[in-house]
Amino acid sequence: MSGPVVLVHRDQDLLAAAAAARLLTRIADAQAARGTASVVLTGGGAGTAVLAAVAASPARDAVDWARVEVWWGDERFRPAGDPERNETGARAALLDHVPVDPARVHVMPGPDGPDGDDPDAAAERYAAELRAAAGTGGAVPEFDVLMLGIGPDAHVASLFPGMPGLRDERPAVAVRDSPKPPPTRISLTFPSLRAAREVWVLAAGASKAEAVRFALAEGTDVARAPAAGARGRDRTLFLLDTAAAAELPG
Ligand SMILES: O=C(O)[C@H](O)[C@@H](O)[C@H](O)[C@H](O)COP(=O)(O)O
Repeated sequence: MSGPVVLVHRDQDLLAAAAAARLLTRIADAQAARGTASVVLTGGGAGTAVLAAVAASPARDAVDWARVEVWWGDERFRPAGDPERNETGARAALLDHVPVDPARVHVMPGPDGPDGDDPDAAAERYAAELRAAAGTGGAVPEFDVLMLGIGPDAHVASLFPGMPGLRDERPAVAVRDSPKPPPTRISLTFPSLRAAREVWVLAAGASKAEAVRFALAEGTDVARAPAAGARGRDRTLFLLDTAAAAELPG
Protein backbone atom coordinates (compact mmCIF):
# COMPACT_ATOMS: atom_id res chain seq x y z
CA MET A 1 0.00 0.00 0.00
CA SER A 2 1.49 3.37 -1.03
CA GLY A 3 1.91 6.21 1.45
CA PRO A 4 -0.48 9.08 2.08
CA VAL A 5 -1.19 11.55 -0.72
CA VAL A 6 -1.00 15.18 0.43
CA LEU A 7 -3.17 17.84 -1.20
CA VAL A 8 -2.73 21.44 -0.07
CA HIS A 9 -5.38 24.12 -0.55
CA ARG A 10 -5.05 27.90 -0.40
CA ASP A 11 -7.36 28.22 2.61
CA GLN A 12 -9.88 26.29 4.70
CA ASP A 13 -12.86 27.34 2.59
CA LEU A 14 -11.27 25.93 -0.55
CA LEU A 15 -10.24 22.81 1.41
CA ALA A 16 -13.86 22.25 2.46
CA ALA A 17 -15.22 22.87 -1.04
CA ALA A 18 -12.66 20.59 -2.68
CA ALA A 19 -13.17 17.81 -0.13
CA ALA A 20 -16.93 18.12 -0.59
CA ALA A 21 -16.59 17.73 -4.36
CA ARG A 22 -14.31 14.75 -3.83
CA LEU A 23 -16.78 13.16 -1.39
CA LEU A 24 -19.71 13.57 -3.77
CA THR A 25 -17.70 11.95 -6.56
CA ARG A 26 -16.62 9.03 -4.36
CA ILE A 27 -20.21 8.43 -3.24
CA ALA A 28 -21.48 8.55 -6.84
CA ASP A 29 -18.73 6.17 -7.99
CA ALA A 30 -19.44 3.74 -5.14
CA GLN A 31 -23.15 3.75 -5.92
CA ALA A 32 -22.47 3.14 -9.60
CA ALA A 33 -20.22 0.22 -8.70
CA ARG A 34 -22.06 -1.35 -5.76
CA GLY A 35 -25.47 0.30 -5.48
CA THR A 36 -24.73 1.93 -2.13
CA ALA A 37 -21.99 4.01 -0.51
CA SER A 38 -20.71 3.89 3.06
CA VAL A 39 -19.16 7.00 4.61
CA VAL A 40 -17.81 7.68 8.08
CA LEU A 41 -18.18 11.23 9.35
CA THR A 42 -15.99 13.07 11.82
CA GLY A 43 -16.74 15.80 14.30
CA GLY A 44 -14.70 18.96 14.58
CA GLY A 45 -14.57 22.15 12.56
CA ALA A 46 -12.85 20.84 9.45
CA GLY A 47 -15.07 17.78 9.14
CA THR A 48 -18.26 19.74 9.70
CA ALA A 49 -17.19 22.39 7.17
CA VAL A 50 -16.94 19.65 4.53
CA LEU A 51 -20.52 18.56 5.27
CA ALA A 52 -21.76 22.14 4.99
CA ALA A 53 -19.94 22.47 1.66
CA VAL A 54 -21.62 19.27 0.44
CA ALA A 55 -25.02 20.71 1.39
CA ALA A 56 -24.21 23.91 -0.52
CA SER A 57 -22.88 22.10 -3.59
CA PRO A 58 -24.81 22.26 -6.89
CA ALA A 59 -23.71 18.62 -7.33
CA ARG A 60 -25.31 17.59 -4.02
CA ASP A 61 -28.13 15.73 -5.68
CA ALA A 62 -25.90 13.80 -8.05
CA VAL A 63 -25.95 11.06 -5.41
CA ASP A 64 -28.86 8.98 -4.19
CA TRP A 65 -28.87 9.98 -0.52
CA ALA A 66 -31.34 7.21 0.30
CA ARG A 67 -28.58 4.71 -0.52
CA VAL A 68 -25.82 6.24 1.60
CA GLU A 69 -24.83 4.45 4.82
CA VAL A 70 -23.72 7.07 7.34
CA TRP A 71 -21.46 6.13 10.26
CA TRP A 72 -19.39 8.11 12.75
CA GLY A 73 -15.72 7.74 13.64
CA ASP A 74 -16.40 9.02 17.12
CA GLU A 75 -19.08 10.64 19.21
CA ARG A 76 -19.30 12.54 22.41
CA PHE A 77 -21.29 10.52 24.98
CA ARG A 78 -24.07 13.07 25.29
CA PRO A 79 -27.84 12.73 24.81
CA ALA A 80 -29.52 13.09 21.43
CA GLY A 81 -29.76 16.70 20.34
CA ASP A 82 -26.97 17.84 22.64
CA PRO A 83 -25.01 20.60 20.83
CA GLU A 84 -21.76 18.84 21.76
CA ARG A 85 -22.66 15.68 19.84
CA ASN A 86 -20.95 15.27 16.45
CA GLU A 87 -24.29 13.96 15.19
CA THR A 88 -25.96 17.27 16.05
CA GLY A 89 -23.43 19.20 13.98
CA ALA A 90 -23.66 16.75 11.08
CA ARG A 91 -27.45 16.96 10.97
CA ALA A 92 -27.39 20.76 11.02
CA ALA A 93 -24.67 20.93 8.36
CA LEU A 94 -25.94 18.26 5.95
CA LEU A 95 -28.12 15.36 7.08
CA ASP A 96 -31.22 17.47 7.73
CA HIS A 97 -30.92 18.92 4.21
CA VAL A 98 -30.70 15.75 2.11
CA PRO A 99 -33.10 12.76 1.89
CA VAL A 100 -31.03 10.20 3.77
CA ASP A 101 -32.78 7.01 4.89
CA PRO A 102 -33.00 7.27 8.71
CA ALA A 103 -32.43 3.51 8.92
CA ARG A 104 -29.06 4.02 7.23
CA VAL A 105 -27.90 6.80 9.58
CA HIS A 106 -26.05 4.86 12.27
CA VAL A 107 -25.60 7.13 15.26
CA MET A 108 -23.44 6.19 18.23
CA PRO A 109 -25.75 5.90 21.29
CA GLY A 110 -25.60 8.40 24.10
CA PRO A 111 -26.55 8.11 27.79
CA ASP A 112 -30.21 8.42 26.77
CA GLY A 113 -29.81 5.33 24.57
CA PRO A 114 -30.87 1.71 25.27
CA ASP A 115 -27.85 1.09 27.54
CA GLY A 116 -28.27 4.20 29.66
CA ASP A 117 -25.19 5.84 31.15
CA ASP A 118 -22.85 2.97 30.16
CA PRO A 119 -20.45 3.98 27.39
CA ASP A 120 -18.87 0.53 27.28
CA ALA A 121 -22.24 -1.07 26.54
CA ALA A 122 -22.99 1.67 24.01
CA ALA A 123 -19.68 0.97 22.25
CA GLU A 124 -20.45 -2.75 22.18
CA ARG A 125 -23.87 -2.00 20.71
CA TYR A 126 -22.26 0.08 17.96
CA ALA A 127 -19.74 -2.69 17.29
CA ALA A 128 -22.67 -5.11 16.87
CA GLU A 129 -24.32 -2.70 14.41
CA LEU A 130 -21.07 -2.48 12.46
CA ARG A 131 -20.74 -6.27 12.43
CA ALA A 132 -24.34 -6.69 11.22
CA ALA A 133 -23.66 -4.29 8.35
CA ALA A 134 -20.40 -6.02 7.47
CA GLY A 135 -22.20 -9.15 6.35
CA THR A 136 -19.72 -12.00 6.03
CA GLY A 137 -16.87 -9.59 5.42
CA GLY A 138 -15.69 -9.12 8.98
CA ALA A 139 -16.17 -6.82 11.95
CA VAL A 140 -17.03 -3.65 10.05
CA PRO A 141 -18.27 -2.69 6.59
CA GLU A 142 -15.80 -1.76 3.87
CA PHE A 143 -16.33 1.97 4.26
CA ASP A 144 -15.82 3.83 0.98
CA VAL A 145 -14.59 7.00 2.69
CA LEU A 146 -13.67 7.50 6.33
CA MET A 147 -13.07 11.16 7.19
CA LEU A 148 -11.02 12.26 10.19
CA GLY A 149 -10.13 15.58 11.72
CA ILE A 150 -6.81 15.84 13.56
CA GLY A 151 -6.03 17.48 16.86
CA PRO A 152 -2.93 19.56 17.70
CA ASP A 153 -1.80 16.45 19.63
CA ALA A 154 -2.30 14.38 16.45
CA HIS A 155 -5.37 12.55 17.82
CA VAL A 156 -7.90 11.28 15.29
CA ALA A 157 -11.48 10.31 16.11
CA SER A 158 -11.25 9.96 19.90
CA LEU A 159 -7.96 8.08 19.81
CA PHE A 160 -5.67 10.27 21.91
CA PRO A 161 -1.93 9.86 22.48
CA GLY A 162 -1.07 7.31 25.15
CA MET A 163 -4.65 6.20 25.79
CA PRO A 164 -5.76 2.54 25.96
CA GLY A 165 -8.07 2.71 22.94
CA LEU A 166 -5.01 2.91 20.67
CA ARG A 167 -4.22 -0.75 21.28
CA ASP A 168 -7.78 -2.04 21.48
CA GLU A 169 -8.69 -4.56 18.79
CA ARG A 170 -12.44 -4.26 19.31
CA PRO A 171 -14.26 -2.29 16.54
CA ALA A 172 -15.46 0.46 18.88
CA VAL A 173 -14.58 1.45 22.43
CA ALA A 174 -15.59 3.81 25.20
CA VAL A 175 -13.12 6.63 25.88
CA ARG A 176 -12.93 8.25 29.32
CA ASP A 177 -10.96 11.27 30.53
CA SER A 178 -10.53 12.56 26.99
CA PRO A 179 -8.09 15.49 27.02
CA LYS A 180 -10.47 17.20 24.60
CA PRO A 181 -13.82 17.90 26.29
CA PRO A 182 -16.26 16.39 26.81
CA PRO A 183 -14.42 13.65 28.66
CA THR A 184 -16.54 10.61 27.76
CA ARG A 185 -16.77 9.44 24.17
CA ILE A 186 -17.17 6.46 21.89
CA SER A 187 -14.60 5.90 19.16
CA LEU A 188 -13.82 3.53 16.36
CA THR A 189 -10.44 1.88 16.82
CA PHE A 190 -7.58 1.47 14.38
CA PRO A 191 -8.80 -1.89 13.00
CA SER A 192 -12.07 -0.16 12.05
CA LEU A 193 -10.37 2.94 10.63
CA ARG A 194 -8.06 0.78 8.54
CA ALA A 195 -10.98 -1.22 7.10
CA ALA A 196 -11.92 1.83 5.03
CA ARG A 197 -11.06 1.85 1.36
CA GLU A 198 -10.02 5.48 1.71
CA VAL A 199 -9.08 7.43 4.83
CA TRP A 200 -9.07 11.22 4.51
CA VAL A 201 -7.41 13.32 7.20
CA LEU A 202 -8.69 16.89 7.10
CA ALA A 203 -6.61 19.66 8.67
CA ALA A 204 -6.85 23.42 8.55
CA GLY A 205 -4.95 26.04 10.52
CA ALA A 206 -1.46 26.55 11.91
CA SER A 207 -2.32 24.72 15.14
CA LYS A 208 -2.33 21.45 13.16
CA ALA A 209 0.97 21.90 11.32
CA GLU A 210 3.14 20.03 13.83
CA ALA A 211 0.61 17.19 14.17
CA VAL A 212 0.43 16.86 10.39
CA ARG A 213 4.23 16.75 10.16
CA PHE A 214 4.37 13.98 12.78
CA ALA A 215 1.51 12.08 11.16
CA LEU A 216 3.31 11.99 7.81
CA ALA A 217 6.86 11.43 9.06
CA GLU A 218 8.48 8.01 8.58
CA GLY A 219 8.59 5.92 11.75
CA THR A 220 6.38 8.13 13.91
CA ASP A 221 5.20 6.24 16.99
CA VAL A 222 1.42 5.88 16.67
CA ALA A 223 1.13 5.94 20.46
CA ARG A 224 2.54 9.47 20.36
CA ALA A 225 0.77 10.59 17.17
CA PRO A 226 -2.32 8.45 16.48
CA ALA A 227 -2.87 10.16 13.11
CA ALA A 228 0.25 8.32 11.93
CA GLY A 229 -1.84 5.15 12.11
CA ALA A 230 -4.75 6.54 10.09
CA ARG A 231 -4.33 4.68 6.83
CA GLY A 232 -6.87 3.37 4.32
CA ARG A 233 -6.75 0.01 2.55
CA ASP A 234 -6.58 1.52 -0.91
CA ARG A 235 -5.64 5.16 -0.34
CA THR A 236 -4.92 7.72 2.35
CA LEU A 237 -5.36 11.43 1.68
CA PHE A 238 -4.20 14.32 3.81
CA LEU A 239 -6.39 17.24 2.74
CA LEU A 240 -4.79 20.38 4.14
CA ASP A 241 -4.81 24.12 3.92
CA THR A 242 -1.50 25.94 3.53
CA ALA A 243 -1.31 26.74 7.25
CA ALA A 244 -1.67 23.10 8.28
CA ALA A 245 0.91 22.09 5.65
CA ALA A 246 3.43 24.74 6.72
CA GLU A 247 5.81 22.34 8.52
CA LEU A 248 5.99 19.75 5.77
CA PRO A 249 9.30 19.40 3.97
CA GLY A 250 9.66 20.64 0.38
O1 LIG B 1 -15.18 14.53 18.43
C1 LIG B 1 -14.24 15.23 18.05
O2 LIG B 1 -13.81 16.19 18.68
C2 LIG B 1 -13.62 14.97 16.71
O3 LIG B 1 -13.98 13.83 16.12
C3 LIG B 1 -12.13 15.16 16.77
O4 LIG B 1 -11.39 14.03 16.39
C4 LIG B 1 -11.85 16.30 15.82
O5 LIG B 1 -12.05 15.86 14.48
C5 LIG B 1 -10.46 16.84 15.99
O6 LIG B 1 -10.29 17.19 17.36
C6 LIG B 1 -10.25 18.07 15.11
O7 LIG B 1 -11.21 19.03 15.45
P1 LIG B 1 -11.16 20.48 14.74
O8 LIG B 1 -11.24 20.21 13.24
O9 LIG B 1 -12.34 21.22 15.27
O10 LIG B 1 -9.84 21.10 15.13
